Amino acid sequence: MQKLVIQGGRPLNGEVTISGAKNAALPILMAAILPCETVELHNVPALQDVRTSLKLLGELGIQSEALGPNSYKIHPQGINNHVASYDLVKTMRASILVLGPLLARFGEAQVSLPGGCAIGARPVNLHIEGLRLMGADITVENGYINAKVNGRLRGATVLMDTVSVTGTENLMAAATLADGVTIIENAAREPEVEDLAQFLNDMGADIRGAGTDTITIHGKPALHGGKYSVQPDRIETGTFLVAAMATGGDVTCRNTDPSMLDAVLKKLTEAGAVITKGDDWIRVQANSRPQPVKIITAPHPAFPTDMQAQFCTLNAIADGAGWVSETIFENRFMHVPELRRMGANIELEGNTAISKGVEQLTGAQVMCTDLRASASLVIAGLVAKGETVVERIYHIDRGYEAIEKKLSALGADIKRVS
Ligand SMILES: CC(=O)N[C@H]1[C@@H](OP(=O)(O)OP(=O)(O)OC[C@H]2O[C@@H](n3ccc(=O)[nH]c3=O)[C@H](O)[C@@H]2O)O[C@H](CO)[C@@H](O)[C@@H]1O
Ligand SMILES: C=C(OP(=O)(O)O)C(=O)O
Repeated sequence: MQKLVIQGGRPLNGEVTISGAKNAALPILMAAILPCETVELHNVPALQDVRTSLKLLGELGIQSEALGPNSYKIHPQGINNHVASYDLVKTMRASILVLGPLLARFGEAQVSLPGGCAIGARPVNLHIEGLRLMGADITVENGYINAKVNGRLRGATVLMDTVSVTGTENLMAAATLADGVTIIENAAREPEVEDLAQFLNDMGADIRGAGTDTITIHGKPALHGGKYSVQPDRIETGTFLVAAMATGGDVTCRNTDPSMLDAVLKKLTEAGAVITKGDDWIRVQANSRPQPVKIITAPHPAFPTDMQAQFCTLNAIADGAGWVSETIFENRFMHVPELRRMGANIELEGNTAISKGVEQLTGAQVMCTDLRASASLVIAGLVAKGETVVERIYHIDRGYEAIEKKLSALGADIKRVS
């Protein structure tokens, strides 16, 4: 199994190009089921989750053609199967995003029920309830969601009990081919929902209000093909910015969008970072040891849960006491015991990680448990004294393109070893 070996203590300096967003690319790839013509996608990040998505599309009879490392042609004309098997879904929960598009385009879908994962139970009841309101007949048996619809889905008003990102995306995508108007209330406002809506609108859908908590979709009989470029990854951007601040560095992220990162930039500024930005770049300069910050995760535009682990590492080396409260997932502090093994002084009280900053972390052998926990451990390794070996990096490969190459180019001593 591959590992990352890091010799800590080098500040990150220079420029890094941010990849396309995993959490936008995955729903867009799954929504490429909907059009009846070829779709060309650009700025698709080279990630394990993207390879899994292409494999899943392949199993549905949808061929993809690589035009380069980050560009694909997807040919939805060939769709001939409606089963998303357990083997693929268990490696990528986002596979649930085929449910809405398959039902809308094929009239039938059989999707393995995603289980819980390291960060929480993560049910999909809201996806199922919404599709039922749109006329789908859905049963859950033998670990599979079996969904059927007689003719087309029909427009409905769906009030989501909880803000759900993929729940909103599944219903919004399905509604583009429904008969009539669908209104999603209490919709997720994440930028990735907006990117999916923009993609679908470019393919002929009529979606209004994405990015607000009420999305209205006027269903169309068919969507056409076209070209689309995936938005930059705000979480990858935030991860590099925190890594720069933690190591006392000076890093500019290029090909990104500062407007998606307000809550993260606010906390970095509170931590003492000097932030400058333009339309598609952000520079962070660290002039001092980080100040501790207080964070409460919540749906966009508040502080993203996908950035809290990285800030746990920043707080771990801050000049004083800080805390991070997690309100989205019930078990998203698996990085804390690993950070403690590196000398961090962090206590868990319910859903809050309270840290007293230490002057120096020390290198250790640590284990990734989920994607962003992995990122927090890599950042800890970059600042720690001595060698850190990060194991189970298949988690990090799900969501960070060439992380060791990008960090090496910024001056880190980091190697992937088998
Ligand atoms: C591929 C993707 O985009 N993943 C992101 C997406 O995950 P994902 O879309 O799975 O997360 P949700 O927004 O759905 O989850 C938010 C909360 O709602 C609950 N819930 C959700 C659906 C449902 O049917 N019932 C229910 O109770 C979840 O358990 C969780 O407590 O949003 C999360 C929250 O920003 C991010 O951490 C993930 O990176
Ligand atoms: C939790 C995440 O992803 P997923 O929903 O794909 O597990 C993440 O991107 O941090």
